[in-house]
Amino acid sequence: MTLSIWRFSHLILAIVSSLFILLASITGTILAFEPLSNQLQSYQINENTTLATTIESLNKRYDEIMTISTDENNFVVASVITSEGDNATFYINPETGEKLGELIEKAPLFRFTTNLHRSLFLKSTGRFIVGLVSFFLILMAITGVLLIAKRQGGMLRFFSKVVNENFQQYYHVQLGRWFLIPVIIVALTGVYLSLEKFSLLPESKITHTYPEDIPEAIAKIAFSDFELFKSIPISEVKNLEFPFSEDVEDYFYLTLKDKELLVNQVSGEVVSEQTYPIVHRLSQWSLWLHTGQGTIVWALVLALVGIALIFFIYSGFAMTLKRQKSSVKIKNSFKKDEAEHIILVGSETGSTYKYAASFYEALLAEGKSAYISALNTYTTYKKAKELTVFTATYGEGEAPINANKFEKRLASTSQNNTMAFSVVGFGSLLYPDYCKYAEDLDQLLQVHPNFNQKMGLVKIHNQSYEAFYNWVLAWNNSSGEQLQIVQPIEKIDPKTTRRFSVVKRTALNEDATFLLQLRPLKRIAFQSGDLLAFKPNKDEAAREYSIAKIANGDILLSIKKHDQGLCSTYFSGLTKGDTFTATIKSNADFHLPKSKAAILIANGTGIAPFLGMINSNKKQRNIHLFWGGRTKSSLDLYAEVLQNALNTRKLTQLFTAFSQEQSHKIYVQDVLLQQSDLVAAHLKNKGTVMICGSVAMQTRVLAVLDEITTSQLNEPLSTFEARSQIKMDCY
Ligand SMILES: Cc1cc2nc3c(=O)[nH]c(=O)nc-3n(C[C@H](O)[C@H](O)[C@H](O)COP(=O)(O)O)c2cc1C
Repeated sequence: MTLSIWRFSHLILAIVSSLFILLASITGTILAFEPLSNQLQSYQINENTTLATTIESLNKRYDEIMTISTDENNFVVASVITSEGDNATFYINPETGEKLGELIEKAPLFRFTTNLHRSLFLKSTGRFIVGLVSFFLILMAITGVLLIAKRQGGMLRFFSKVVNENFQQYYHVQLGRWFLIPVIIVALTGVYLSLEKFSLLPESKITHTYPEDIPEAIAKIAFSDFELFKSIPISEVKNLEFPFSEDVEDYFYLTLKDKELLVNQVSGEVVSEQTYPIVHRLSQWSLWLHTGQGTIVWALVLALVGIALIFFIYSGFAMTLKRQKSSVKIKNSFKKDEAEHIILVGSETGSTYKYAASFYEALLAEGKSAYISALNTYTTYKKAKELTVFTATYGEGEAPINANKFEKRLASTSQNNTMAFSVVGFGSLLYPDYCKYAEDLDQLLQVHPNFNQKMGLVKIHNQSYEAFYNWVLAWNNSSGEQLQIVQPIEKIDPKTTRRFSVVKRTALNEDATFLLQLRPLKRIAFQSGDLLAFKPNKDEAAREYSIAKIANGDILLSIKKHDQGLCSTYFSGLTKGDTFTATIKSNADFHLPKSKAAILIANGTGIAPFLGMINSNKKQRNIHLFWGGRTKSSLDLYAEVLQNALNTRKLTQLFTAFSQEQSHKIYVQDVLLQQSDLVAAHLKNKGTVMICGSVAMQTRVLAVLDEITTSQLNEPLSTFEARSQIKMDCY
């Protein structure tokens, strides 16, 4: 596994602080419900009521007013002496002075959770940890932004579409972008509140200067007639403390959100006015933003932030574990200057190493001297005769992290001997720049005087083992070698592993092909285009079949029996009622899109998933099927299903190509070319093209599609690939 400095920092910060962040997120989510539940109480006020109105109405009801204040929920609280002479504090209606209810006591759950959230019950130490972890959260947000920018191909593409490779990765990035600002706000305010608690902020106290000369006999004005009180809405008031006595030297203390005033109780004049320093305002804002007090919407956002943080922790670690699992450690048996075969790897998350390593092992097994390393370590190789490059593509068609210096090193290094080279690109058709870095590298080596191309560039989608295996066969052919590749054995996922019973198996047709209908003994969700992985025995790698979902949730497979094929031989011997265990693997890239028209192209057994997709076309949208087989009777196996589909309009048109029926061979790509108007109009109207079958057929079909789009739509096929209109599952 290769790690960039940003991913490394992001990961280390997460490891150090994840437990605390988890705790803070859970408690924070709970605490967000405190303002929410408070806001549901009916103590809401009319914000336009003036302070004068409130004083007047309270005066009518009570003997004396001591304070009027608004709490964190913006409810108005009055402290009064009642006509019975009792001290009382309660919520009031500021317009009428009427008592609305007793003060809300903090619920024990919120009291406990607040303590845990603020200090983990560890007093100052806990508060310090919480503050530090908040700071780490800011750093994680920053490194996260850099990682997203890198994967998206630059800051300007920060908000561009995220490719959905898997659930954890997709939502880690999506939620990361949605919650970036709220997370930074929560973390920053958390740090600010901690600094405040540790008195690390500048002093924010204010002091009033009291007037020395107080004018004597001035006419006394009723409090509710003070111009100042008439001009201030009650929602602006934090606290109004009434004068202790009737003495003119006792003042009203009026605290507003941004300032404090001393008001003469006789004349109503402001005798001192002090604005709070910015630190005080920031503290108020921090508290509000961190707790969501007084607003339902922000409190809800804060609750979601807590949930999102919990998800980040889960998905982040799940991704790291996955990467860790796919990383391969290789120990070289030969030094770089001893080996004839040099294998250089470009990989960001490690999966390409798995194939490079199996090629390396196969060379050693054949008695060859081989040396394997990362592309960035490119240097001179004294005895090398052949260079094989396996590289992934990242960002927007860029080099993976361990290959970003290769180009420079290639330019500055000169080899003593000329080497044959081949490049294998690993990428994903979900990205517009499919295997772009492998293409660039192939070009660079082609024009480099030290290298001669041995085999053309081969691109491998989605780490397909079949495609890699075919490349090794081609390599064997061109080298006259017999390398034996061992397929990496994947762990079986018990959640998607079931026993299946055989419902039906047809006899082998003249192409040694048959249909197998299976029923899972326990329910399992899947779609046509998903894969059934079956291990003929424990130590063998699983063989995957593209499946159709047909009536009753049954699975239909189309299988060609190979004489040496362990799985196909096993399946061909099954009869009705037999059972076996296999795993269903989701293949989300190869599902029929929900509502678009589709052109389905297959040869041989590649038709299987399409039979299910056509069967699911209840809404009779346009589906055209192109199928290539050897003879007319090759089609008999599927004829009944296809005829039914045509009759019920689930299938719009069927085009067939039989290679052996006439003197000159006709293949599926030839029929496709004859229908170029249909294909061009379909792609122009945003329709999907799906291809399933052999890689050889795929290559030829793609070439024909490119010819059609270039000549009829003035666009290369890659434009439509970039719009995810082309989906493939070939082997
Ligand atoms: C962020 C990101 C960007 C990618 N960009 C591309 C791309 O531009 N072109 C492409 O063909 N594949 C792209 N891929 C797919 C990877 O190249 C592919 O999954 C590859 O098999 C990963 O190999 P590795 O695990 O060895 O790094 C991208 C994958 C990720 C996660």
